[in-house]
Amino acid sequence: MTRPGTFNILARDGAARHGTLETAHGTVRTPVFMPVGTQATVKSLDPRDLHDIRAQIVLGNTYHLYMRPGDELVARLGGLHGFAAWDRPVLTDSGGYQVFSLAGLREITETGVTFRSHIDGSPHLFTPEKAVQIQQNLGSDIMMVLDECVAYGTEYDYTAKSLELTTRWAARCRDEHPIGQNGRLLFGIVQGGFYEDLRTISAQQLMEIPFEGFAIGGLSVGESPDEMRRLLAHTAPILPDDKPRYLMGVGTPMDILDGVALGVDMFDCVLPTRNARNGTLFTSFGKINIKQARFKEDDSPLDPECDCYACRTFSRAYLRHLYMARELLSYRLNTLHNLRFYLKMMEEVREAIGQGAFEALRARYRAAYEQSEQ
Ligand SMILES: CNc1nc2cc3c(=O)[nH]c(N)nc3c(CCN)c2[nH]1
Ligand SMILES: [Zn+2]
Repeated sequence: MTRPGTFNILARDGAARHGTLETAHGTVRTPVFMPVGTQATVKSLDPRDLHDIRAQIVLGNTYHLYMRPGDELVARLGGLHGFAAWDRPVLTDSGGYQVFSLAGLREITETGVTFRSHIDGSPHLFTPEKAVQIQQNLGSDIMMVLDECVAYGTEYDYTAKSLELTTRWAARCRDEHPIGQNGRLLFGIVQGGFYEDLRTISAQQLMEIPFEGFAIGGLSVGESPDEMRRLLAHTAPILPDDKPRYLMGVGTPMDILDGVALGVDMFDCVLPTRNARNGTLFTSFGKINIKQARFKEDDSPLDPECDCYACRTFSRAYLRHLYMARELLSYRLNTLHNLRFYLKMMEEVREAIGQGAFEALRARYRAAYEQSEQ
């Protein structure tokens, strides 16, 4: 087996790269979209479904699994792979973002972040070391450092101090999990808010530490698409060319294609799974909502270009009926389809980069998604 952490770039098309990232649970072909499975499940799907739609790697959340059922319980029951019967790679986020976006009453000190559980209000402390230990217990293949994701619009001085703390925490995370330890990888997370000079400083400080990959954090936090692209265009090229770049929490189909064009290799977002549950479906002709009356007697497949079980088996009328009746099967079929849309797009992206045809692919998706506001 090739050493975990090995990142091979097989083809380039402009700044876009197609490559492979080796992990302890197999090879990930990049650019890759990672379905979000926050509580050890991609909502409404089982591992067979994820194999059917050709998901390569899924994302779990340290904060949630630490809170419930507990990372030590998961460790005793085989880590996420044994517990959730998922035999492919898992990336876990460190809890940084979840604590800031979910937990109440938190305080940040040099030691770590104290917060109250969103479930029962009990007090907790995440230190960088603790965040790594939880991810080790979960059996994560790709761990993230504990970081502070500053809110959109945070002023310069706080952002500058915060990124320095995130760098010191990142070094402590690396000390807690030395490079190469049992084939698990650790990624640094670039912060610096919406200030280009601070992004440069954060990236340069993190590159002093040996990480197997680098994430770009602090984006997709309420800024406009143009602002996100501005900071991304500034930050991505600073990061090492020979390491994977992961844009956290992104995004719409066009955000992802624009990220690939700027040299990003990995993405995760709740959009396809969350939108599935409110009836918003991604198709080759743009975004639609299945509850629209026009689908009431429409016997055609949701998306004739899609190869997923829902599109092969059922009509738009049936999918609309399930949604209007709030049937559980609606969540499952809509989620299967939306995730397959994202994963199939990434398969087309990898193929197109290999053939120097990425820009044509991006233009095709833009034509379908320009008018439907993403
Ligand atoms: C939806 N937008 C979004 N922005 C993020 C930034 C960070 C970020 O700056 N740090 C961490 N650790 N996670 C982030 C996440 C969670 C990714 N699953 C983000 N999600
Ligand atoms: Zn489909």
